[in-house]
Amino acid sequence: MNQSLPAFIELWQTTLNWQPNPEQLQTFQVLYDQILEGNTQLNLTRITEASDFWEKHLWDSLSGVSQINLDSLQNSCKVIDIGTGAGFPGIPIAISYPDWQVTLLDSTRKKLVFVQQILDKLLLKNAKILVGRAEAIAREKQYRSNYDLATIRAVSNASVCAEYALPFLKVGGTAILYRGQWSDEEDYNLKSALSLLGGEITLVKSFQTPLTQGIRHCVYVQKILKTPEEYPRAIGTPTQQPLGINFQDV
Ligand SMILES: C[S@@+](CC[C@H](N)C(=O)[O-])C[C@H]1O[C@@H](n2cnc3c(N)ncnc32)[C@H](O)[C@@H]1O
Repeated sequence: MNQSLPAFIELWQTTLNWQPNPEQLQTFQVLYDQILEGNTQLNLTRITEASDFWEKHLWDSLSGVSQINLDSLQNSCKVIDIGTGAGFPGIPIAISYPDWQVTLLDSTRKKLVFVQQILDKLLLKNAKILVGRAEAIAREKQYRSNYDLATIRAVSNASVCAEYALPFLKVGGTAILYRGQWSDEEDYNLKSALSLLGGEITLVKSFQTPLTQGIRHCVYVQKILKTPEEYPRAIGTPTQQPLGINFQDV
């Protein structure tokens, strides 16, 4: 029998200033059960113990959106979670913000087939999958400059994440780059990349995870100008030659 997820109602409130309602708590439990089941066939995550899952998948996913003032975002906010894998942070965000429309993008079809099964099981109508490489999808007219919010966790270095995310955003939209540690060098490189992509850092928020005191940073980037058509570059180029990194210095 699967473990029960801890509710941690007070912890949600004190750390994220938000509480799931009973229905959302039940949906988190079903999500956890589904991930454990999927893990027996697909190697989705090493985080399987209940409190670990709560902290590193649920709490961590929601930390990025709960720690800032998102009043500027409309009820119908359009979100894209780039490199969602098994659905993080996108699925917890869709559960917590039922009025938002969340697109879960990943290049690995078999992961997204599984994510679709989860969405069906959770009866989550405000999330949908999208299979493809960020570099290619962001060039398609229907997806480019189409989102208010882009999230991206554990996909690549920050400059690459920015090159994937900025083209998807409307001018004025926000990208949340979920990071572990954050260094001056990463900050410098990201700023150089953003000067090409039409973005600027508005906030770097550092915090500790509430159970194991892990270090996390969320880097908030606002799109201030239209991203030039040449970005994102061809598939594979962003990771091979990240923007803003001077290879003579490496
Ligand atoms: C380490 S997993 C992280 C999954 C999830 N975001 C999380 O934090 O648990 C990275 C995911 O990014 C996807 N990915 C990497 N590069 C991508 C790209 N260029 N376009 C779309 N997906 C990509 C991979 O297929 C993989 O599922």
